[in-house]
Parts: sequence; structure tokens; C-alpha cells
Amino acid sequence: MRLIAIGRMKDAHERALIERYCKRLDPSLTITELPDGRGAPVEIKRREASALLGALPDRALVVALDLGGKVLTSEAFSTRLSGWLETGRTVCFLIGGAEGFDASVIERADATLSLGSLTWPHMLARIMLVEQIYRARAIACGHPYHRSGRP
Ligand SMILES: C[S@@+](CC[C@H](N)C(=O)[O-])C[C@H]1O[C@@H](n2cnc3c(N)ncnc32)[C@H](O)[C@@H]1O
Repeated sequence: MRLIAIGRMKDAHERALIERYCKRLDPSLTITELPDGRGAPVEIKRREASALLGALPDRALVVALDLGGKVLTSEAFSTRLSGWLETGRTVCFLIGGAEGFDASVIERADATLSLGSLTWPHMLARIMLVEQIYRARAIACGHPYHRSGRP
């Protein structure tokens, strides 16, 4: 799996959180960071889209993290992720920059995913996505990390 994201995660505490989940993930997750685009908002989105789409490997199965994306429960996300992995294509999660995605990214995406209707800073969205990928794999493996019971 790959996570391709705009922006460099400089904060050591944020990086430690990502590492906490990544080191236990199977299959592994490779993170690629791309520079923030420059210029007016439209130009930033266009440049970032070009970099994001240009970083995709052949036959990538693209999942774009977007506010307008699909809202799933962790269990449903786990089922989806298992299905995506079974295709044999490289599952690539994309996270945008401060301006969000150019429409071309959403058009290329095989799926979109929302972390809810609140807007999160892209570094927090990255941490939450990695935790949800870890949780999804724990659910798929029957690992007790995820407790499905609700009060
Ligand atoms: C600060 S947000 C961009 C906000 C931008 N105004 C927009 O409407 O997309 C930066 C990135 O974090 C991710 N993100 C932030 N909140 C999200 C959410 N609730 N669901 C999914 N992705 C989110 C998206 O990839 C987004 O492109």
C-alpha cells in the first residue's frame, strides 16, 4: 500500500504517531511526501494534482481522501480495503494540501473516502487515515485492537 500526500511532516510527535501504526501494518504502507504547490489557489491545486497523479505507479487503485468522499464505518472500510488488496493492484491513498484537490484527482480516483464532515489539517488527516488502515487490518485479522461493541 502507498500513501501519497502533499506536505512534509516535520513534527517529531506526529511522525512518531504514524510510525506507531506503520511498523505493525501488514501489508506495509510506504509514504511519499510531495511539496506544497505555489501560486494562486487554482494553480496550487493544479500543480499538486500533477504531482500526485504523476507519483502513482502503473495500475494504481486510487483512494482519494476528500471531504466529499464516502463515509464508511471502520468495519465497512476494512471490508473495502480487503477487496482492494485482493485486486493485486497497488492501493494508493491520496491526501491533498491546504486547498484540497483539483477535480482531476477526484476524476482519477477509483474510490473516495471521507473522515467525516469536519475539515482536518492534512497532517491530522494523515494520522487518522493511517490509524484507520491499521484498525481495518486488525478487523480483517480478528485482532482485538478493534472492539466493535457500543454502549
Ligand atoms: C485542510 S484539508 C483541505 C480542505 C479544502 N478546503 C477542501 O475542501 O478539500 C487538506 C486535505 O486533508 C484531507 N482531509 C481533511 N479533512 C478531511 C475529511 N474530513 N475527510 C477526508 N479527508 C480530509 C483531504 O485529503 C484534504 O485534501
